[in-house]
Amino acid sequence: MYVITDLSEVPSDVAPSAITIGKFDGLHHGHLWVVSQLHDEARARGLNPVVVTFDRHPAAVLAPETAPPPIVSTRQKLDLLRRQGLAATIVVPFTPEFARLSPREFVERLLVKQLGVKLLLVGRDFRFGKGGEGDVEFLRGHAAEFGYELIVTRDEQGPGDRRASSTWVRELLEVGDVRTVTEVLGRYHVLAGEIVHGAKRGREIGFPTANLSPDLEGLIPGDGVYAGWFHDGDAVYPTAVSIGNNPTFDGVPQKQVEAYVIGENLDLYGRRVQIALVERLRSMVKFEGIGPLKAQLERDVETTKRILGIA
Ligand SMILES: Cc1cc2nc3c(=O)[nH]c(=O)nc-3n(C[C@H](O)[C@H](O)[C@H](O)COP(=O)(O)O)c2cc1C
Ligand SMILES: Nc1ncnc2c1ncn2[C@@H]1O[C@H](COP(=O)(O)OP(=O)(O)O)[C@@H](O)[C@H]1O
Repeated sequence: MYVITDLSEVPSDVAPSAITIGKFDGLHHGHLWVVSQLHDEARARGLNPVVVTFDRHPAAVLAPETAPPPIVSTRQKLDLLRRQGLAATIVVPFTPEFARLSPREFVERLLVKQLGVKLLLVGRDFRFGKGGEGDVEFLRGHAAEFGYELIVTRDEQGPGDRRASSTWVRELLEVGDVRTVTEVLGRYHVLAGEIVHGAKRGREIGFPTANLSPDLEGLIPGDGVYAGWFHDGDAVYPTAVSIGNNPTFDGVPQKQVEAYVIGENLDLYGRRVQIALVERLRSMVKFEGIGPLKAQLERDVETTKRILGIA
């Protein structure tokens, strides 16, 4: 899969293309359904399936105070898209200049001239171009002129009767409902980052914890203790994860993410790891000292093992 971040360097063999466009934040079940439809329709017409996405949420440029935090980083999004059998993903730098393109300029310059679009597949509420003036009606009205076919995707429900959406995923993460998040995403939500040094208390307590660097990738869920899987390269371990400011102690950053890898003795400093979140166990508690904290950690480990099916 080509990853194109510079629009002046689009390889000529990306055309003729079948394109879908979107923020695809979180790359949830609904997004994956659109991408798989793109794949099928492209193959049926002998076109190259191409995803056009943005390097940041358009709101980050247009109204920064309203921009929601990303569920996945661009790097995580690309890792997920790489598994979808696409010919290319275009990561458009969503600059103020780009935001000012009229719907016509957007279609003509980017989709037609640079990407050779022959099929366009979008959701019914897709908006684009300056001020969000472009919509499905615009695309339908210009299909003959620009020589593309337009398909408006059906909505996919689920899980249950709510439509999968990035907003829903953010709401669920905020309350720590990572179980439902897993259903909406169609996979575990993952936090990724480098392991840095902490306060060195963990080993003393008997539970060393690998601390993720504050600039980690993936939206951090609400404070609490979680069961998960810890990925270091190809190695996967069961883990009990703590998210919060460790209220038992002073001076811990507000949103410290740290993971005790169950039953292992590892050197993880400097490693880039991934933590897949499976289920929330409980809230963060301010304990009266290390004794009660340690006793609770022992129970957390047992609960985690049970949840992960390794007890
Ligand atoms: C499974 C788990 C649950 C935790 N729960 C709490 C908690 O409820 N309250 C708290 O203050 N700290 C909690 N912690 C964080 C510990 O206080 C922290 O791991 C310890 O201070 C070591 O920090 P360090 O890695 O910076 O040395 C928890 C840690 C783990 C691994
Ligand atoms: N089972 C384990 N789970 C997590 N980290 C471990 C484990 N065994 C050893 N370590 C190492 O110990 C470090 C954590 O020890 P800790 O005393 O909590 O120090 P720090 O405060 O720097 O995180 C981790 O970064 C890792 O390198």
